[in-house]
Amino acid sequence: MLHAPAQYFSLASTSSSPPAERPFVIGLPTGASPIGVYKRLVNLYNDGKVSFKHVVSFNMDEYVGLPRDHPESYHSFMWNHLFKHIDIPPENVNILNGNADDLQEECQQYEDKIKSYGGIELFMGGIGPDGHIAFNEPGSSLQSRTRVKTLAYETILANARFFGGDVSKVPKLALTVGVGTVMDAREVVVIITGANKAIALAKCIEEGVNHMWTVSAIQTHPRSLVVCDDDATLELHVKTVRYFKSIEQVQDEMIGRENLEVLHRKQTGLGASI
Ligand SMILES: N[C@@H]1[C@@H](O)[C@H](O)[C@@H](COP(=O)(O)O)O[C@@H]1O
Repeated sequence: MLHAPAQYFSLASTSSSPPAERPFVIGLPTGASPIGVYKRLVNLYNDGKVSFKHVVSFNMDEYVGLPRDHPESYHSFMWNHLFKHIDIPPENVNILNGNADDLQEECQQYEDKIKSYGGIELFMGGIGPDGHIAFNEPGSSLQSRTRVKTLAYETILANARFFGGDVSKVPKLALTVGVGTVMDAREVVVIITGANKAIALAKCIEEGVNHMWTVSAIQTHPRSLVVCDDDATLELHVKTVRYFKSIEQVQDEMIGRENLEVLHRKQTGLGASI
């Protein structure tokens, strides 16, 4: 479950693109964590190795009340870091509208639209220092669906860096997919980097499933992967880190990088679009 970033995403480098009759449905996060992945995807696209023409995306969350074209809206983030650089048709991009007249209706329609595509193939996520996935703050139901969520003060503080350090400018409400929405995806990848996420990583993988650390729900997912850096492992037991490193080593030795790609393609049946 614990993996080095470069290794996981290298699986993508020789893969093809999904066909029109079976679009690849992906869930995407914002924040600093996925920026490296987005850069990598843009490079793969520029190198002609991957096309997003038949990719449908659903973003995890969006602030409520922030204008869509505000530089810190998640709409702006996604267009600036990914969508404007690739060939995804704009009509295939789904991002919650935090300015909808009826926010609950907006959330319900989002869930319905995900269902209409047969669910999400791969949900990629980041977490907050309090272990929230998307905006599923501590105490969220692990069965939760897309809904309006009040942000925890810790999250508001953490996100103030995007609003000139001014806590008062950070929206206090967001629309977010639920923990249940993420867990329904056929595969879940969570990126956890930096020392400020070290406690959350420990809670996520070393302790029990707990609604106070909503990312810990991935323990129950049959196909989940945590991608982390060394800094994020600071609170893990040495034994835990050694254990995951050892299984990675055995896996690399037994299977080898090339065969891993084949295996991944066989498992997804899709030629893994990222
Ligand atoms: N709602 C988003 C989360 O979806 C994201 O995972 C988190 C981490 O952001 P970063 O990667 O910048 O630490 O930020 C916000 O809280």
